[in-house]
Amino acid sequence: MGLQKRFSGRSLGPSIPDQIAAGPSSPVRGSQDQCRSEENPMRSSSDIEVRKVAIGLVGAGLVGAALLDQLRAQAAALSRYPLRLELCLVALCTSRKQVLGSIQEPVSLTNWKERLDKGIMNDLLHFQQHLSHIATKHLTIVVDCTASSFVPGLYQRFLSSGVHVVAANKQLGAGKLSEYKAVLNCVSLPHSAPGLPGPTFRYEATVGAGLPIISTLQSLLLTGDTVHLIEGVFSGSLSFIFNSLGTTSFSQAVRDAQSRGYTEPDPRIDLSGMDVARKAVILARECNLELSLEDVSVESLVPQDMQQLKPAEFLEALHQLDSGMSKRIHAAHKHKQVLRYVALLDVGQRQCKVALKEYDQGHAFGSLSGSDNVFAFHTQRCMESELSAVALQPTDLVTL
Ligand SMILES: NC(=O)C1=CN([C@@H]2O[C@H](COP(=O)(O)OP(=O)(O)OC[C@H]3O[C@@H](n4cnc5c(N)ncnc54)[C@H](OP(=O)(O)O)[C@@H]3O)[C@@H](O)[C@H]2O)C=CC1
Ligand SMILES: N[C@@H](CC=O)C(=O)O
Repeated sequence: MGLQKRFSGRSLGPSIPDQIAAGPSSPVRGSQDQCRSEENPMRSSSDIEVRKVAIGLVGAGLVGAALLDQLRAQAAALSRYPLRLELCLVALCTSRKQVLGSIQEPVSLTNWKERLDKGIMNDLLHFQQHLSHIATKHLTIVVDCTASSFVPGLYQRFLSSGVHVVAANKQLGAGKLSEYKAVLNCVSLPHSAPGLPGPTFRYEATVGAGLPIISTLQSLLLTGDTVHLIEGVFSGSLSFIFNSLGTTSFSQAVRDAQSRGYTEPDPRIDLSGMDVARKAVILARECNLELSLEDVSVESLVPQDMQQLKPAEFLEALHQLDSGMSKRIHAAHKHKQVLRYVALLDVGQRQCKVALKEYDQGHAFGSLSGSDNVFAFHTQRCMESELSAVALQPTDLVTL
């Protein structure tokens, strides 16, 4: 497979802060012309007032904390021409605590941890009402950086009150089709307050972390291409694990992937193929296929009895999988092949499979290293040489 386009490095594609700063005028689920640029070439940069945007963040774990760091680091750049934005953290919560601020008195991006520690008990409905109230006057965005299946249940409330939703959480995109469609229906609503754009729903970080995978797919489809097949290594953690085997045991590789922040809060979500299956469903729906998780053929690397264990017990028992995995690796090496956990979405056939497969080391999937992701789009226009993207994920940072 030829790699036509190869992206590598840290800040690839639209990260969550980019999605926030880009605002509702860039291609997303939502009406495209809801918000026109306020930029006027006849005005000088100093004439343009800084626009305050309210941000609510649900989930301040690995990804949420990295987002807050990025917002703090970007604050000066965002305030300058042409963006002229000031992002004000007006609400922040974890599963236990929450802290509420206002546009006038936002939660500080430097000591938010201390504020959360002293915060009140989490009450997501109150959190939602607080943001919806602010949205009557200011452009307001809620960012879901949890892995919770409960939080997406609030997206419709947020959107119908004019709050834009940005999700790193895959639960909605790969969840019940009816709920997914109901949320997409909300993005065509106009805002009740004059001058504010109708709500949008953005979810670039749900697939490929910091890589512009969803926007690339949307671009291909919007410009009239036909996508036949999407395949690749969609998981940073499974990529890292299978790139580490040979020099380290399976159980150690899983622990290393977890300590580097590549895995889901419960690594079994990755090892069972569920996280990859979710990403495949999100891409399938983007291609207008009405697929759900039940339609995906999934090879799990976690035996059924280990699925019942508590997370800590599972990590204790993980070494039991070492010898079985070691046999599979040796068998692959005998054929001069390597193991890769891949997804294969056949759009034309409406079929999706995620599984551990053998690849030649010269194959684009076989030559990955670290926590590389690779996505190959086989399309009508790119039949001969597929469009692929490789992400080199940083080892010390979560990519958004
Ligand atoms: N790791 C990565 O590189 C990437 C991850 N993602 C996705 O980002 C999401 C977050 O991952 P990660 O940061 O690693 O997870 P963490 O477990 O580190 O953090 C999750 C956060 O969500 C909070 N939370 C959980 N349930 C609720 C709830 N009901 N209400 C409010 N807050 C809640 C947790 O609170 P508490 O602290 O109290 O437990 C915690 O702060 C996942 O959906 C993941 O798939 C997407 C792209 C890349
Ligand atoms: N657990 C995921 C993190 C991003 O979605 C992965 O391993 O890729």
